[in-house]
Amino acid sequence: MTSKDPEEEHPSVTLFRQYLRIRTVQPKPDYGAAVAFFEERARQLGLGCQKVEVAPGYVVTVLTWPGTNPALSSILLNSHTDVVPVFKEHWSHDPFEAFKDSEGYIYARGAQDMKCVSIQYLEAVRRLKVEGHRFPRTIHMTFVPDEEVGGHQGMELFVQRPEFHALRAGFALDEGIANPTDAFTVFYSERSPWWVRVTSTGRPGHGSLFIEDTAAEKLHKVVSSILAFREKEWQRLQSNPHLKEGAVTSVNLTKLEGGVAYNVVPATMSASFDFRVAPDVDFKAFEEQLQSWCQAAGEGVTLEFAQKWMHPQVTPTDDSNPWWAAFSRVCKDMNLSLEPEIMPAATDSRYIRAVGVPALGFSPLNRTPVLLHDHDERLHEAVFLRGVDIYTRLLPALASVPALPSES
Ligand code: MET
Ligand SMILES: [Zn+2]
Ligand SMILES: [Zn+2]
Repeated sequence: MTSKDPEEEHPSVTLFRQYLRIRTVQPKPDYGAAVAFFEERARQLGLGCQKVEVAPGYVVTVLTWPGTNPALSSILLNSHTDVVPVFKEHWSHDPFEAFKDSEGYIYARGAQDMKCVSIQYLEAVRRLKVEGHRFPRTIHMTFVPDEEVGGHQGMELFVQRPEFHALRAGFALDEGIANPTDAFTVFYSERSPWWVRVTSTGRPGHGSLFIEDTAAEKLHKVVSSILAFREKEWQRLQSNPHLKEGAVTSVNLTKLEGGVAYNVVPATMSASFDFRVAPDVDFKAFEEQLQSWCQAAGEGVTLEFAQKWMHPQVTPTDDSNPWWAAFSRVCKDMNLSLEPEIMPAATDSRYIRAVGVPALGFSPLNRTPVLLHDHDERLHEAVFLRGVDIYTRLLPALASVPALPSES
């Protein structure tokens, strides 16, 4: 389907590029334009459309294709509409122009994360609908704001609303990550984000003196303890070929703050860390470990959490889970090889799983370099279109999973 003549572009690719041009970029996303875009899709496809304002200006758009058996739980296809900021000077093309090069690569912020998936869902539903299919289970597509900054004004609120419960979701698909090989990655769990700020206080004074008990010395000790832990986890990952990134705990020092002048010893300094805690970690013991590193550094060293996810869930990847059985059967039939993993980052799936809905993180992107959040994020149009084919096979299977014991 790849074509060099823009006149011959596949309409699904054209729609994808239109969506990429909507500037839903943090920190000031144009959510209004995205909502209008999905309302128009609902109109064109003859789907139900519901707008749920979870916080002022933060709307979740829900497009619904009703199933033939309303007694059954539904399939939720989730995607976020916001994208992360760009460093424009490092891009080969304007990141909001959706430029397509002569080989068929589409350059845009959101090309992989995750505007592709939103359009792939929509185009798979369109195809199935045009072909006259109906399935027992209802399919809902949710387009949510705010994922890239934590989901606090998006999915975190939405899952608590009556409108969410009214969807009666039995199973959800959400984003995954591209895979550079022939295989496709699928995520059955996630590491938990813990964003920690360590603040150290100490004696101030003149920059020329050997002052005792400074904030900097104590902060340095905590930073050393945490970076030593980082090295240990890194070595553990490196030395065991069976371990994947999501199976160990990662941490990065992401901010250092404090100080006013070269010659003034500050009374306060802080360091911020982005921890991603593996699902099998004892969370209570881990928090105690963080506290004890602070205590060991001396008096006046405290920590606070800007984010502390405490409810990691695992969606079973064996045939005891009928959703997994349906999902993996389709992949097998299509000769797609799957690599089940723990998501190293965090997605809205954590909120969905936490309210008891099993979810898989899956972006049907193989043979694609991992460029989410990176410069020159891009996706080949043929890979994008193949993803539409994949959902066109997955959706009938998922929406036809027979009644579960809890549903009969
Ligand atoms: C931790 S909030 C989620 C934001 C983003 N998806 C990340 O993993 O960093
Ligand atoms: Zn994403
Ligand atoms: Zn992202």
